Amino acid sequence: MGRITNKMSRDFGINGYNVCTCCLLKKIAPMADQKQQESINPWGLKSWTYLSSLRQHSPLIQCITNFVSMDIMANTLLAAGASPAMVHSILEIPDFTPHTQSVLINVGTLTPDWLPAMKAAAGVANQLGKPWVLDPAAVGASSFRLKACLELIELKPTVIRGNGSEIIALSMASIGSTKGADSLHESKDAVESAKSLAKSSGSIVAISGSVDFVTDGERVVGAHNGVPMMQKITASGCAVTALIAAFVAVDPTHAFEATASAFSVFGLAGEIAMELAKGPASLRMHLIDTLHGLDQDTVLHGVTISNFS
Ligand SMILES: Nc1ncnc2c1ncn2[C@@H]1O[C@H](COP(=O)(O)OP(=O)(O)O)[C@@H](O)[C@H]1O
Ligand SMILES: Cc1ncsc1CCOP(=O)(O)O
Ligand SMILES: [Mg+2]
Repeated sequence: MGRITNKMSRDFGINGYNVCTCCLLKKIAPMADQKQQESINPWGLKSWTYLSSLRQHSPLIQCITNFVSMDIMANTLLAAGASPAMVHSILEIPDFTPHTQSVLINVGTLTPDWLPAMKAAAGVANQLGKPWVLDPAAVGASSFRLKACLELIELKPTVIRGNGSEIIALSMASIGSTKGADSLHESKDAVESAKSLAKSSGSIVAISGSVDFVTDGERVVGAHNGVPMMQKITASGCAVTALIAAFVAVDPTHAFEATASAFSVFGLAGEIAMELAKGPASLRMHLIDTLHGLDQDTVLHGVTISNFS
């Protein structure tokens, strides 16, 4: 348990609204003395702040994503409190993207005709100062996919989230052995690649796996929530990237904190869901139900994020 620091008590901005973690702390524990307040898990408090703000403000998230992930991604976003829209025609981007609070771009089933729409949406997001998040799904599968992702990274994503193999391929800008959308690497083996990618791109880089890591090139935190069975749900990685886009929409100026919180909230929902699940299909269902019902006490006490060195 860490101390509640000054850094923690700064404002969390939500598209013009502000949620102060100090005020939240007073609401959560109005009668608590200094010692009791200090025992509150600071990452639990941050994560609850994001989740409750997401539910309150329900940001619109534009998702340009792969065919496999559309359903679980939209349901994950709805369950968490956001409003998803799978709008991917280049003809709609000038009208639609300005109304969104963040954009999610996932290259999982990329073909050449989709890439201009992805670039256009990222460009509009940049012009309007909105965050956008890149999921380089299966980036090591082909030179075409790698080149597309490197071009997208030129457009300065706020966050890049991949599994270990995806982050290593991006960082090295080369393809090698691949298992498609699945990872050949442990997430911890990609931490140095993630730091280097974060430095070269200016993006927050997030690696999913048994521990989820988040780095800005200097700081690294590990989010320890989750269960191994989550890997057996197709597009669970895509879904958590969309949740990151939603958390970042709530607080674009603290993308590092928002990303780690999204990982932990999703993993925590997976842990609770696993108690009811019989396998991947029922885990998927219970995970979405649990995400929808997560309460303050569960998040405050269940989120496990720590510094990594
Ligand atoms: N061994 C594991 N233990 C706990 N959680 C895991 C494990 N592997 C993956 N996860 C979780 O599953 C989700 C998808 O991650 P991952 O399988 O790495 O993504 P991808 O589908 O892109 O390869 C993430 O929320 C991650 O935290
Ligand atoms: C199986 C598959 N093939 C292309 S995209 C995709 C979904 C991958 O999703 P995730 O990387 O989140 O498991
Ligand atoms: Mg997967």
